Amino acid sequence: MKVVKSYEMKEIDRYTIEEIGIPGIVLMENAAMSVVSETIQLLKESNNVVICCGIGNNGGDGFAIGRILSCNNVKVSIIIIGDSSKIKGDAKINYDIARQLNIDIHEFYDDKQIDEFKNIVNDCDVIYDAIFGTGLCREITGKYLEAIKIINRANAYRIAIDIPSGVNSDDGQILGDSVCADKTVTFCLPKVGLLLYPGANYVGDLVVTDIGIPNISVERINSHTTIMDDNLARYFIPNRVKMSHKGSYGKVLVIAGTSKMSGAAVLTSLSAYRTGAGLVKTFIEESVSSVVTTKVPEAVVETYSRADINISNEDKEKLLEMLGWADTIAIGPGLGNDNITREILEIVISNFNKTIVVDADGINALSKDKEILNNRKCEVIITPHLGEMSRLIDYDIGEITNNTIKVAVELSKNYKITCVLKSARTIISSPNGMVNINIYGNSGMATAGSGDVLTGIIVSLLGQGLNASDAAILGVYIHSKAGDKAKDDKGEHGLIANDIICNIPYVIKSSLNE
Ligand SMILES: NC(=O)C1=CN([C@@H]2O[C@H](COP(=O)(O)OP(=O)(O)OC[C@H]3O[C@@H](n4cnc5c(N)ncnc54)[C@H](OP(=O)(O)O)[C@@H]3O)[C@@H](O)[C@H]2O)[C@H](O)CC1
Ligand SMILES: [K+]
Repeated sequence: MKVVKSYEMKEIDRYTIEEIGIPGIVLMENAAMSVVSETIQLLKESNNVVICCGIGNNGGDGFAIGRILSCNNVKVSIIIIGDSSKIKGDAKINYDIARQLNIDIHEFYDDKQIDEFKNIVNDCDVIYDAIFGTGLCREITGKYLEAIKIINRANAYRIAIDIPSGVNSDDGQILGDSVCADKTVTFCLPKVGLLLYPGANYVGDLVVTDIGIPNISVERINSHTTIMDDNLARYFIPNRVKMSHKGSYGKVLVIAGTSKMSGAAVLTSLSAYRTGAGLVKTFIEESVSSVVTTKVPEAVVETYSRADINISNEDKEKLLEMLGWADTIAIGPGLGNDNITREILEIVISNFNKTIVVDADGINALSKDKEILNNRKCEVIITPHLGEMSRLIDYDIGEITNNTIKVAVELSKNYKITCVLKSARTIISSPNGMVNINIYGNSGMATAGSGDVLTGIIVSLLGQGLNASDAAILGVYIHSKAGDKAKDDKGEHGLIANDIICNIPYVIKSSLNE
């Protein structure tokens, strides 16, 4: 599904109104009707509904909602925050109708009315927030800021119209403060800012409604941002065919694990199998290879020595032979932050000609020498968390956190690689500038080994024939859904990486409706 920024939504509106000829007032009416139908059930127990309206079209939606609710015998008060003489266009039409119908309308224009505003808001049980929508374009101050704080303090259920007032629809940043909604009803398509943190914290339950904008208006917009949803996922999952053998589902090479972190190799290899890989070969330091043979008996294990500072010629030959065998490679989980890791990575990148996933210590090795990427034969997916990304591109973590999409896109374009930037909202960016935002997952997944599992899932999908960007997007989806299933079962506190692995098959099964 496409996700849009405010200028893209405006262009969709413009085209619909000016080129197709659907009047804006019709869209506003549809928008208001859709909000009422999504929220009317919530008003059953309610005695007092307040609609806080700004003076733009978001406020216009609010006036129309007020009228529809009032016609349905709901007791409604409208409060206009701002100068009502500046209301114009479609919003003015709905404002005038509300006045004609004698709906209870108040104004919060200057400080003298603040007590009246407080009283009305504190007396109600449901608040519709129609102060700002996609038109919010600067820091909120003065009476608007005051109003938002009062709304948030009220003991009422808060419903945001299109976007909580205060969330920047383009990047999820909070412009001063924002209404903290229990539910947000957004129109036509999700806005980027609703999905990214910190904005996502203010959204509550998100519903996207159809307001009668034709597909053609949406299709012509070249949005670079998408989300994967449950309906879409099934089309990405690789097919299984009756006439097949284990070689049909990918020969996956996992280069992971050392004496300190042998479990990483186990988690990555097992996840690759649980996602459907036909054959997994694990290349691991000799002294700990028995961990893999014991914990993942399905894996074929090849070993090498880390006794020296460099990889031996014999082990290098062994590795080159495996590069000829493999359809895809995952490199890095628990591999160690040393020269041998850098050497192995360099051998893989400069000799292998399919797609690889570089994670953890693989990324740390790249951070020290990004030139390795310039001399490559293979396509590369990297899966950094915020700390690894910070080391890789030498930016402050805070700056990366506030600009996850921008940072991932830049890296993808500069190095022509697929980047999976892992955080509460993982971003997947492709060299062609496309971005996918993952909206699933939970904080229980912030646990040791969770990243190793993701790497195993992605490499497995590559082995089964998906291209780099599809494997990364679907891999992140499966990983986060498996984490959500694990949370349903065990809660967030005690969730461990193994719980995610156990749930991978069920996520795939239910996506396929099997
Ligand atoms: N998506 C659709 O198809 C439809 C959406 N609709 C709704 O329309 C809004 C967008 O309406 P718009 O009028 O463009 O914008 P807003 O209502 O969000 O806000 C505009 C007014 O807010 C002022 N503003 C902006 N930032 C601030 C601020 N920080 N402090 C004070 N005032 C601010 C702005 O003032 P200017 O001085 O900048 O002019 C405007 O007055 C969309 O979100 C939907 O809810 C329609 O219903 C149709 C279909
Ligand atoms: K709003």
